Parts: sequence; structure tokens; C-alpha cells
Amino acid sequence: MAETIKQQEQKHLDAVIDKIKVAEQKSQERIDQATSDESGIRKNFENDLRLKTDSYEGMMETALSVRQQQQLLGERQNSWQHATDELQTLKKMEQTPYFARIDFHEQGEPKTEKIYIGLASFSDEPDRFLVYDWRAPISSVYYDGKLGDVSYQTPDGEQTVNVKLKRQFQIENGVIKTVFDTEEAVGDQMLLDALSEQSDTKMKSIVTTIQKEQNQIIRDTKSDLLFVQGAAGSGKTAAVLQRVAYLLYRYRGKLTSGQVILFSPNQLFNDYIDQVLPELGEQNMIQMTYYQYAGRRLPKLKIETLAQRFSEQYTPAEQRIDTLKGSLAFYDAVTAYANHLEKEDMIFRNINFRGKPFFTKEKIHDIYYSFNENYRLFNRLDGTREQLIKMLNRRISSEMRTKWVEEAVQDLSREEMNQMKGEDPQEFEDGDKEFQFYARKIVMKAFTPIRQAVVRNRFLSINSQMVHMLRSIPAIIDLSDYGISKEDWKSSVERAISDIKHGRMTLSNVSAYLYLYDKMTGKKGERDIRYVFIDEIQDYTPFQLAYLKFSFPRARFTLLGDLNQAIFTKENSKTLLDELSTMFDPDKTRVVQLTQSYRSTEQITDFTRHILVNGEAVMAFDRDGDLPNISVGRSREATLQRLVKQINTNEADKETTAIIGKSLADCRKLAGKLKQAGVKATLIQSENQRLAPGVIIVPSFLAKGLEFDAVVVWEASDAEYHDDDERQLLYTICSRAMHRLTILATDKLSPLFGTVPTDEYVME
Ligand SMILES: Nc1ncnc2c1ncn2[C@@H]1O[C@H](COP(=O)(O)OP(=O)(O)OP(=O)(O)O)[C@@H](O)[C@H]1O
Repeated sequence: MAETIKQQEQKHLDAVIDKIKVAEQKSQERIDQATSDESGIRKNFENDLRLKTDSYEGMMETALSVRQQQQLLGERQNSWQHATDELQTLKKMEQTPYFARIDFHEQGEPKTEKIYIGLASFSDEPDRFLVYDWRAPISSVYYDGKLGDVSYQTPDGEQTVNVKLKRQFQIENGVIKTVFDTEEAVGDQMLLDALSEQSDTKMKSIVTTIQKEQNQIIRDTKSDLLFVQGAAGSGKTAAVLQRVAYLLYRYRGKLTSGQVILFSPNQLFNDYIDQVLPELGEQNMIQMTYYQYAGRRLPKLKIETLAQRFSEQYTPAEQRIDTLKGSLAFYDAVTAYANHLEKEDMIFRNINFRGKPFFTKEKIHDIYYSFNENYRLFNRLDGTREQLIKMLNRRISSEMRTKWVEEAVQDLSREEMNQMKGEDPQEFEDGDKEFQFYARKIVMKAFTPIRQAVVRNRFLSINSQMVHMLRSIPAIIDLSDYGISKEDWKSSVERAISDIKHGRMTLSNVSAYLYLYDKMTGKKGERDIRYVFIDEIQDYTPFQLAYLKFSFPRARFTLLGDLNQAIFTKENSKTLLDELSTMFDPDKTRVVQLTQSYRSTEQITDFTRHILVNGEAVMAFDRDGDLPNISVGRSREATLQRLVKQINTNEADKETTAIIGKSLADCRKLAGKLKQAGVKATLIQSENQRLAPGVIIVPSFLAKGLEFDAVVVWEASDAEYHDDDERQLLYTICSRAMHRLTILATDKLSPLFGTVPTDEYVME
């Protein structure tokens, strides 16, 4: 009987695995070698080394041999690390060496070529690749097209090949479970299998099933701004993590993971995604929230937290001011204000010494504005510091003649004198010279804080300058254009002043504060960072984005967002896109739309997208599940009973449940009640917690970006979700569900579900 395709492929697989095992052995030998070399070097060294410290030559000899030993050890350490990494990859590959095969014909070549694609490349001889890395140029063909002519990018330009076969494998522990040939980009079956898995507390890589649109995002190397608008669950986060892995591969040797930074919505999310890159054999990039980024620079200020910002109730006037402060117009106003400081209005502080002004603010002002008008802020500051240090040095001699110094010298103990001489050994000609010596030492020491104050720009006053800037705004921006009255602005400035006095700052002020400070001190941003990724972009203000662009001047930006899910900026999210387009060169901007939602069943996707009105496009993925359930209880008690029942049903069906409440307070209350009822559930109270297996209760603002098998919306009642501007929040909450969605309310259901056709859910 002829061999089946599966048998043939299994034979090939066995052969590859045998070669991988041989390679593993070689790696192990290299590791052993490096280890034994290392202990050899250490031993030799201990035997040979005599510390010769009695002569200068002896000391040099010792130092040289220590250095030599360190170098040798460093080399061994490197080769050990290299071999260890290699072995780790090989061990992974031994289980699943590859997941796909493509056969293709390249024009002008005599034969059809056949390649296998896996997590990493593997060759048994130089240039004989048994497996290609999924990030290799040719692998793109697998993700991008159907059979027939397909083009792909290589470092030397575009190439076209004729694809004859695309074959996919599911391999477990070296055994082929299924094999199928497909004409699609990546066969639906494989994707369905991947998607039907249970949710996890950690996100997984998607390399075996990357979709064509996602591949475009992953492999983009041309855009300065890559903007991805994608529906909930369309794989934005997934795509962007594979993109980081791709870039690290593509620019190996030139780009390190430390030059890539990802801004994410909260720490919980950071924790959720932190295994994807290691799974792909790469190191994690820098991960931060905007709040952490700002907080790191302002350790002495208490910056408003995510939870505080979320529960804040603004009056319409405050809301308008908040909107203005988040706009590009405001960014431009701060820029204009800062530039005008080149001519006037920089505020200075005295630098004091022994309770009295040493450099008065008037003097500093005069120096600062004495430079010619071409001096920029940074040069001015630099010049001022230089002058002040010069003046400080000139003051040493006169200060030495003051009374306090004379007394201080007389009060010196023998020990103190010896110590001073120890620092700077010398013989004195006479008593006068000796006095001078000690007096100088004392003055220099006393002046140290002054010197530091000068070097650290302590004569600037960012706080007063910020207040002055806020006060100057009505002269720069026409507030009436934003519907803001002079009085409302004034009281907002008063609030900012009181906040600063109490060491606090709202998120809406913090970016302007940092930006103004950077301008005043001439900071040019972190030039080392090459790629900046920002997830959930709809929750950033244009000001914040402009500031990030300023802070990472040499970086390319990838921004991901879903304008449907703006939970803070609400209706302003549309203007964000417009404002963004003015910040980057349109020729180097690329906008990609992802409309297919992979996270949820068709029923859930259909239901959730109908919560939106005028939303961005969302397409359901063809995956079947139950209709969402809505249950309205007559009392809180009844709703709680219904919740407990749902938790039990979900548990029986092995679906992990997340109960999402609107605010932290709601969630806390519920956690108490569930405890009384004897139900085990973990309350996620802060972003610094970790996701736990089992039932969790999580407030809406922390659920961003996460997903769960089964979601219960806690109290989707009229009282909690009433206004139209809460639609996007409700959408975000519901779209966290993968397989099951239950909506509970007491008394009266939120009217926001009124837009969902009644045949898309079951009303109990
Ligand atoms: N090509 C793919 N193959 C397999 N799974 C995928 C693919 N794309 C996305 N997924 C899965 O779909 C789910 C949603 O993806 P992801 O969290 O990246 O979406 P998102 O667009 O960031 O969503 P949100 O905006 O709601 O946070 C994840 O479980 C992800 O692993």
C-alpha cells in the first residue's frame, strides 16, 4: 500500500528531529567545555596569583593578570550563554520543529523548492536550512497569500514565487497529529483550533496562525507611524508582540530589546502579555504605563492614579478644560510659552548660603538674559551655570577671610586636620599658609551645596513657572473657542496651585509640566529608543502623544487602538485620529484596519457590536456559541443568587469566569457578598496584582486588553449605565468574553442595550 501523506511527512519529521538531537548533543558539549574551561581558568589563577603589592611593578603585574583572567572568563561566559540559549531553542524545536511547509517555484530556477517553517531556523550544515524561521523573508509567503504567484519583500527588494503547495501541521511531542493542505493564507481549521482553546492568565504567541492583515503590521519596516485601528479582539496586541519579535530578528545586532518600549494600559496587562516574547525566544521589551513613565520622573509628586481618574466626576466646565489641556492646541501653546522664555519671564529662585541669598534671583536673571538673543533656552541655561560656577570660585578667597571661617579653623580638632592633610598631603612654610590651607578646605566644603544647586538647576522654579504658564494661557489661546470662560479657567489654575502645594498633580497637568520642564532645561528626549508601541491609543490625549513623540525623537511609532473602546476620552476619540495625522509625515504614515474579531464567538461579537451606534466596523469570526444571556433581578439579593448560579454553571463547564463591575467600590462590595455566600473569588483591586486562576472580580478600567472564557457583567442596570457616553465602556466590558456572556442587572436593565436586536440574546 502506498504511503499516506501523513506517513511520508512523519518520516521527514523523524529525520529532522534526529538531526536536532545531534545538534543538541553538540550544544551540550560546548556548554560542558565552557564550564570546564571556566573552572580551569579559576583554578590556574588561584595557583598562579601572588598578590604583589610591595612595588609599583608588582601591583601593575597583578592588575594585568586580574584583567586578563576577567577577559578569559568573559569569553567563556559568552560562549556558555550562547550555547545555553541554543540548546534551549533546540529543546523546544525537538517537540515541534515546524508547523508549516510551502512548495514554491522561483522563476528561472530548475526545480520546485520545498521549505518548512518553525519558531526558529535550524540547519544541519551551513546554508542547508531544514527549518526556516517564521520571520525569514520567504516565510512571509506562507502568511500572505493563496496558491499561485505571491510576492514578498527581501532586503534586496521584492521577489515573486509561484506557490504550489501550502501544508499545515499540528505536531505534538514529535508526532504529527494532523496535516492538511490549504489554499487559504492560513487555513481556517488551524485558526479555529487555536481559538477554541481556553483562556489563560498569560497571552500566547500566534505565529502558527498569523493572518494576512496582521502579517502586514508585523513586517512593516517603512512607516514612521503605523496606526492600527482594530475592533475588540482583532488581534492588535497579538500582532504587535509578534512585530517586536520580528523587528528584533530583522535588525539583529543593530536593535536590542532595550531600544523598544511598549506603553500599555495598566500593569495587569503587562503581566498578562509578558510570556509571549520569551516563548518566541526573544527578550521582553521595556514595558510601562504612561503613569509610570511620568511618575518615574516626578518621584516627589503624587500623580493621580488610573482609578482616581476613572471615578472623578467632572462638571461640564471642567470637562471642557480637561479637553483643552489634552489637545494639540495646548501643546502648541506650551511650546510657544516656552520659546517666549528665551526673551523674558523665566522665573528664578535665590540660591542661599547660611540663611542668606548667595546668588540673588535678580542677579541670576541678569546673567540669564545677558546672552545675545540667538541663545536658545538650553544654551542660556548652560551659560548661566558656567557663569555662576565662575563667580562661586571667585568668592572662595573672600569667604576665607570671614569670621566664621576663622573660627571654624580654630575649632578644628587634630583628627580633622589630619584628615584634611591626608586628602592633600603637604608641608607648610609658615602658620599663615597653614591657616589658608584649612580655610580653603572649609570654604570648599561649605560651598558644595551651592555648587550642587547650580549644577542641578535649583535656581529654576518649575512649580512657579508652571503656574505662570497656566496664568498666561488666556493670552495665548482664545478660551472662548473652547467654550471656557475666564473665571472657569482662573479657578482651574487655583486648583492646580493648591494641588502643587500639596504635592499632587492631576493627569491632565502632568504632561504639560514635564514638557515645560524639558523645554526649560533643553532636554532632547531619549535618543536611544528606536521603536515605541502604544496600545489602547484611544485612552491617550493628543497632548500625551505629542509629548511622547518629543520624548523619543528617533523612534518609529506603532499605535494601536480601537476608537470604539475609548473609556476616558469618550466622544473625543475621533479628533485624536485627526490630530495624529498632523504630527507625522503623511508619506510615512500607514493606517491599517483590522475588522475581524478573533476573540469571541459569533454570537457574542454580534451582540457586542450592536451596543455601539456609529461604531467602527467589526466582523464576527465564524465560531459558534450560545447567545448572551440577560437577567434582570427584582432585588440585589436575587441578582446575587443568579450570579452564584452562573458561576457554578461556568465552573461545571470548565469556563473561567470574570465578573466585571463598573467601579472598584462596586467590586469590593460584591467580593464581600460572595465571600458571605461561600463563593471563592479573587478580587483584583489594583493593577499591581496578578491575574489568578479561578473566578475573578475586576473593575472595568482594569479589564482593558484582557480576555476571559466567560464574562459576567455585574449590575448592568439603568442606574449604573445610563448615559450615551457609557456605551463604549459597556462595549469594552462585554467584548472581553470569549465563549460566554451573562449580563445581570437589578430592577431595570440599562437602556444602552436597546440598540441590540432582540434575537441576539436570551432574556430570562
Ligand atoms: N491570528 C491569530 N491566530 C490565533 N489567535 C489570534 C490571532 N489573532 C488574534 N488571536 C487571538 O484573539 C484574541 C484577541 O487578540 P488581542 O488581545 O490581540 O486583540 P486586541 O485587538 O488587542 O483586543 P482589544 O482591543 O479588545 O484589547 C487573543 O486571544 C489572541 O491570541
